[in-house]
Amino acid sequence: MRALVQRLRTDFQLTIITSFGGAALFGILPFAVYRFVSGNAVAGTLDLAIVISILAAVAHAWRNEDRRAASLFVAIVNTVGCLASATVLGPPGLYWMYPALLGNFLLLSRNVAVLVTAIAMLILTVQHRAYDSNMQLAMFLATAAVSGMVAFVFAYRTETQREQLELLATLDPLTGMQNRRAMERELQLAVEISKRDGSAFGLAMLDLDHFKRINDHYGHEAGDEVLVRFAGLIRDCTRKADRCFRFGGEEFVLLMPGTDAQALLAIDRHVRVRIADRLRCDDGPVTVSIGGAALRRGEDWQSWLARADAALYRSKSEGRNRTIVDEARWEPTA
Ligand SMILES: Nc1nc2c(ncn2[C@@H]2O[C@H](COP(=O)(O)OP(=O)(O)OP(=O)(O)O)[C@@H](O)[C@H]2O)c(=O)[nH]1
Repeated sequence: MRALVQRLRTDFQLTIITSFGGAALFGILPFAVYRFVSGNAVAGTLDLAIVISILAAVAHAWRNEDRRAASLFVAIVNTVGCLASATVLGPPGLYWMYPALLGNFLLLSRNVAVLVTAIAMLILTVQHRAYDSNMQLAMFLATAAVSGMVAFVFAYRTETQREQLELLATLDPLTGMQNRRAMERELQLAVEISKRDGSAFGLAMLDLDHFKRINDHYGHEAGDEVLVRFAGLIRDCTRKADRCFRFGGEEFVLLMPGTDAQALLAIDRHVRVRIADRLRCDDGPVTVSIGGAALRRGEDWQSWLARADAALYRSKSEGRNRTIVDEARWEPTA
């Protein structure tokens, strides 16, 4: 039960889909029962079909984590259900259009929601059975348009705020690099790509040497400044396709597409040597130790990262300011 509540807390789209399940159970099912009891089997069957369809979509979203398809399905059921109830019940059926309209903007992307809503409104406009008079049609169109506009603005703001939050949640505030959370997602993606088409991926862990001394001698702020410059140098020394992350503390990770174990050794020249040349504090050069590993076939990202970490540990224990790549041979360069 706790896990379910936690999933609802962290998964916005799943919460919306589930709340439509609740609305179907407690808002539509009683009407279905009432219609059957009062002898209106057509309206009762329609309501029941809507409830069952929405609950099936909720179950699909929970079981298969497929929120996209479930959202689209619920929005279509809501909209088609409204059109059908306006046809079967006449004007009282129109009231369902307001929650359906709001639902479209919560469940679909803004443009798709506008399109679906516009089509539904058009159908309702030409559908004479839904109104008693032209005045009623005009009032319905005006109130639905105002509700639609409010829902649009709400959906727009929610979407942009969610995008900003997602961006902030994956960035390290000090260096502006992506953080460990983003790194895990990217490593997972690399593993999936490699499984699919056999692409090579290299991974390197970079750790500043004796960084604690810098903090101790010059203070935490000076340490922060070294970290910011270090992050800038890593960006400068790497290719556009390479992805850089701050793993934590003074440890950074580089994900390099199209790089096998042997090619990974090049970062010794491209990154480690250049950093030793250019990164300085008052005491002299600041150096970095690097551990690398190329993704093996069928390996998961955790064990890939663990191999890079083990190589980094060896770099540190063998004297620091060096690069060790798991399973790579040093070859003399011309
Ligand atoms: N200024 C600053 N220091 C940090 C930050 N995050 C971690 N540290 C410091 O980084 C230091 C890491 O120390 P250690 O793990 O002993 O590593 P080290 O001194 O670099 O030694 P080796 O890695 O063995 O070469 C600690 O003093 C942490 O307080 C940060 O964001 N800013």
